[in-house]
Amino acid sequence: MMTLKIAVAGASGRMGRMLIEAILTAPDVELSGALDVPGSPAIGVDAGAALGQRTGVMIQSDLDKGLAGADCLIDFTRPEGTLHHLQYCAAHGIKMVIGTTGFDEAGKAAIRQAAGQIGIVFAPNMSVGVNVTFKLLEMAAKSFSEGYDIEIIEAHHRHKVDAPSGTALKMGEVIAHALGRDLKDCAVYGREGVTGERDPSTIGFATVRGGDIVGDHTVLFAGTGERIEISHKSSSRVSYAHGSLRAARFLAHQANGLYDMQDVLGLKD
Ligand SMILES: NC(=O)C1=CN([C@@H]2O[C@H](COP(=O)(O)OP(=O)(O)OC[C@H]3O[C@@H](n4cnc5c(N)ncnc54)[C@H](OP(=O)(O)O)[C@@H]3O)[C@@H](O)[C@H]2O)C=CC1
Ligand SMILES: O=C(O)C1=N[C@H](C(=O)O)C[C@H](O)C1
Repeated sequence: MMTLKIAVAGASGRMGRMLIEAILTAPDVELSGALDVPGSPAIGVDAGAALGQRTGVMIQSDLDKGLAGADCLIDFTRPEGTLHHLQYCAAHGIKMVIGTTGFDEAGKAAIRQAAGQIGIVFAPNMSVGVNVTFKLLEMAAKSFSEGYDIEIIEAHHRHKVDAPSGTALKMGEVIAHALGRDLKDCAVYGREGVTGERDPSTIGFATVRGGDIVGDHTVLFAGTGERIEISHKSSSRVSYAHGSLRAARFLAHQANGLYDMQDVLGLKD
């Protein structure tokens, strides 16, 4: 069995720590490097220290050192960090699993372009449950296309910096696509003041931030005399980490190109 060498960016972050733990406990992958931002107190610390383990892999900010020998970089950082790593990985043939959310259109275009040089899995949510939920939403949206108002409600921890979540936006895109609409034209991101009556063609978003909520998403289809709610609730980041490792294993056998978790999980029609 070939051991897959994986480097982790954002190594001291919430997802970085969870990914390192998942890699250290998986038999078929090896932690080849760990990256964090220059000036981070984590630089020079053993990547296993937060888990009470010594791995011999020190957290680096130098990409030449942190990515030496890596087959794949798993990146859950910030858009500016991911885009910096992307240039390096594309130039050095290192595949990427990108979980970072909050990219603007130019950032997404840069990822699409880099996928001409390397294999990339880019997904706002790596959990199996959320990706199956996308399929349920596609089916529900087609059935509730008339007479049901669609609202997406998401809740996350107090440290999250982007809103709505990448997952909520993807849910909106899946639903809009199933209804033959473009999310850009029909999304309503929050309401305040005298808003007027609800336009039935819109998809509304509501964001909650607080405490240590890992990630909750609910899509409400509100009709007359009934409402349907499709919810996914994460209780641990472990599902994102395990999904990311599945994505890295998947990339090991793929040609260059841009993939998502629907490709990884075989959920595409
Ligand atoms: N796709 C998915 O399944 C999931 C996606 N996410 C997304 O992953 C991202 C990270 O989430 P989370 O782990 O909670 O965040 P954290 O803030 O806990 O971790 C981010 C890590 O990235 C580092 N970082 C910040 N800026 C840069 C930069 N410019 N270059 C390199 N590294 C940088 C941080 O360093 P420092 O602390 O020193 O700033 C930190 O180590 C978010 O975009 C989030 O939405 C999260 C969970 C699941
Ligand atoms: O920041 C987080 O925590 C999460 N971010 C992702 C998103 O924006 O959808 C995925 C998950 O919800 C956790």
